[in-house]
Amino acid sequence: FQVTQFVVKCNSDVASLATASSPPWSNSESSKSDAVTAATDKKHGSKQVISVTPRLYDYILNNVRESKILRELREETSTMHGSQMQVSPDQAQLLSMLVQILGAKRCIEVGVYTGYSSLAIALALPEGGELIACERDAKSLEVARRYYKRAGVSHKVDVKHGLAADTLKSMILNGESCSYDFAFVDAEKRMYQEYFELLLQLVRVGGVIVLDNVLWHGKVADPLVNDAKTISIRNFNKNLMEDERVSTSMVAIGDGMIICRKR
Ligand SMILES: C[S@@+](CC[C@H](N)C(=O)[O-])C[C@H]1O[C@@H](n2cnc3c(N)ncnc32)[C@H](O)[C@@H]1O
Repeated sequence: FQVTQFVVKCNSDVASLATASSPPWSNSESSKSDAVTAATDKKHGSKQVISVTPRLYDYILNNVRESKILRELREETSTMHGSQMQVSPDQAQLLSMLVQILGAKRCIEVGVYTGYSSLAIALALPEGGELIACERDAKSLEVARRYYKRAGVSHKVDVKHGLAADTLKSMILNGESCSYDFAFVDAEKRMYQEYFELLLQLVRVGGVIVLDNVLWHGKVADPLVNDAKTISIRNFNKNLMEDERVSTSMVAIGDGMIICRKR
């Protein structure tokens, strides 16, 4: 694994979280282990949660079963512009696990880049499974297609080059509502609510939508950060809390993922 890349990401996340967790989050316990943050406020009760230090993250990555083809794609992408956008190996493994638990056959990805997360999903699909892969950047798609071919999953991936919202709208017009099992969103952050509304139509009851970057480097919890993307993700998370159409689980993995199950 290229731990350095993730360690840098992880360090900044930990730093933001530490700032955000001053009062009312008492850190008196954290000196016992740099991997533990203690929450001792009245609202949330007293509990210890893991903070991912570089050493612990290295350990996590060493416990990810990453296939050779995924590793090669990650390594090739690491030399490219925007490589930090790629989901981490532990995130890709979680996506793959969700697809397998669901027994998903029909999936959608919004935001493919060079294909790391979509390849993980495609590899987890059974023969006859299908992934609609939405991406606007032709150059990134060249890499993704090359790896789908090398991994022997090209026949499972239907690449839709263009703006993702347009693709999703045309799928709905095409009568594909309620016919998908699983969707993963990792594209334009200010579009999350729109992607979510479209995908909620496309997935079946019991289907799952996962969205990446919902912790946005910890900025969502910092009231002093109010740029457009942070506000957008913060509002999206708030809306989801009140959305009776789905059950949700926010997971502190990578830059934060939220798992939504359609009711
Ligand atoms: C964070 S990256 C995706 C990373 C990918 N999931 C992976 O693990 O490698 C976001 C991608 O979304 C694409 N994107 C952004 N806005 C888009 C849009 N409106 N329609 C389609 N693709 C878009 C970008 O070109 C970029 O490649």
